[in-house]
Amino acid sequence: MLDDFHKGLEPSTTTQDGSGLRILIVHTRWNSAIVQGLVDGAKKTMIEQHNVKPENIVIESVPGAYELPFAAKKLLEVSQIRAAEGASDLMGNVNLLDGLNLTSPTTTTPGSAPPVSGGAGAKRSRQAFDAVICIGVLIKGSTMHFEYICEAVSQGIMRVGLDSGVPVIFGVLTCLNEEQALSRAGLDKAGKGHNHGIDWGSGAVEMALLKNRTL
Ligand SMILES: Nc1c(NC[C@H](O)[C@H](O)[C@H](O)CO)[nH]c(=O)[nH]c1=O
Ligand SMILES: CC(=O)[C@@H](O)COP(=O)(O)O
Repeated sequence: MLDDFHKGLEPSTTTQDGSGLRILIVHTRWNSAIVQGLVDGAKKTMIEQHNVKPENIVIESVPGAYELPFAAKKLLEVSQIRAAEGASDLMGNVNLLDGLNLTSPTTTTPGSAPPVSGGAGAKRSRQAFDAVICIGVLIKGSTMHFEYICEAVSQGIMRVGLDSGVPVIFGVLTCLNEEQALSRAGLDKAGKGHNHGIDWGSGAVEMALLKNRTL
């Protein structure tokens, strides 16, 4: 074993300034207590380590992990249409989405902190999302359900990213039991686990900056 071996994500050597970014987190309501820990870890890291503005982190929920790719794709597309609409407004043109009801109430897991943005009366940003983080927890049961969902979700999330050109972070734990999931959300009793949401927050900022980079 190497003396300096470090399992996990090595931090980037360059500063990753997320102050100009807008990030979408889509999370599941399956295994919600564990998921909430991961969402909190991602959000805190983006705000505290990368200066992402709290109002530029939008959080939406879906039932289960299987729904994550669809929601990521749909919400990403809506944000891109809104951005185009904003640009159109600036040029004095007619809104592309006038008359269409494309807004949805921002949802949270019961017992979680209030949403950071998008609440009633909040002014909706028209910046398209620079990255998406899909967060969920799959725990193996006694049927083949786990295997099918794991395969579909990982392929689906990758497809949304490659098709859209916007990075989509695979924040889905695929665990053989609950202990594995708790540990990877930093919620294990021994306190030895690592909250992977922290890495996903940093990863989203790094990949969003890479997407926006002009070479
Ligand atoms: N077993 C888990 C699921 N299953 C539900 C599916 O993701 C999906 O919502 C359903 O099949 C309807 O399309 N979801 C998780 O997020 N975690 C699990 O452990
Ligand atoms: C289809 C289901 O949600 C469920 O019956 C799967 O069962 P298991 O998690 O034990 O494989």
